Amino acid sequence: MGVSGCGKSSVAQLLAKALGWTLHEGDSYHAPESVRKMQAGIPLTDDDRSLWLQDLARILGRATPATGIVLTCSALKRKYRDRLRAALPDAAVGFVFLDLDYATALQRVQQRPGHFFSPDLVANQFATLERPDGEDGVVGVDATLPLAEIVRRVTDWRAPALA
Ligand SMILES: Nc1ncnc2c1ncn2[C@@H]1O[C@H](COP(=O)(O)OP(=O)(O)OP(=O)(O)O)[C@@H](O)[C@H]1O
Ligand SMILES: O=C(O)[C@H](O)[C@@H](O)[C@H](O)[C@H](O)CO
Repeated sequence: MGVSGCGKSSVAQLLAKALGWTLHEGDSYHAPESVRKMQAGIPLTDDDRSLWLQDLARILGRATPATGIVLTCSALKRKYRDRLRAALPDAAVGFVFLDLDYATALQRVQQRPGHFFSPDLVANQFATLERPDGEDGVVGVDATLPLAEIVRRVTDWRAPALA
């Protein structure tokens, strides 16, 4: 989870490989109208995100102890995270919060070629973000660390649950 450009896709690819879990890219499940809005620099609303979160919760609900799922999702608000948490029993859903500053996020989104997300929306991502500090089942990681180090911290954090 985290704002645009924090590294969700990059980390998720490596993490899924490290854990042997299935990867789902949350951005692929946005409605075409939502993608058009983001391309045009129009922020999504709670309504725009509602069916999307429903689909993502359904995907998470397919995880089993033997077959885990790594899902990328901005999950910017507490209520969005709670919808995803409700997908599985026994606090089985964990969140990796990729914590990034505004300047670096903007730079990354501006430099990234061929992506639908308008750089104009980065400020809105930060305004919308409800940081998950203090929430259960969350690990916060400095998103400027090298990707391999981020993945190592996450696998270390999850290790007791996976044992
Ligand atoms: N830890 C990192 N160190 C350096 N560069 C990174 C790191 N993580 C991601 N990047 C780079 O930042 C850019 C954004 O990364 P990525 O697409 O993974 O972010 P994202 O959170 O999935 O973004 P979005 O939600 O907008 O799709 C990419 O160019 C990626 O290579
Ligand atoms: O909730 C949101 O506003 C969206 O999920 C965004 O975060 C983007 O889809 C994502 O970051 C792609 O750039």
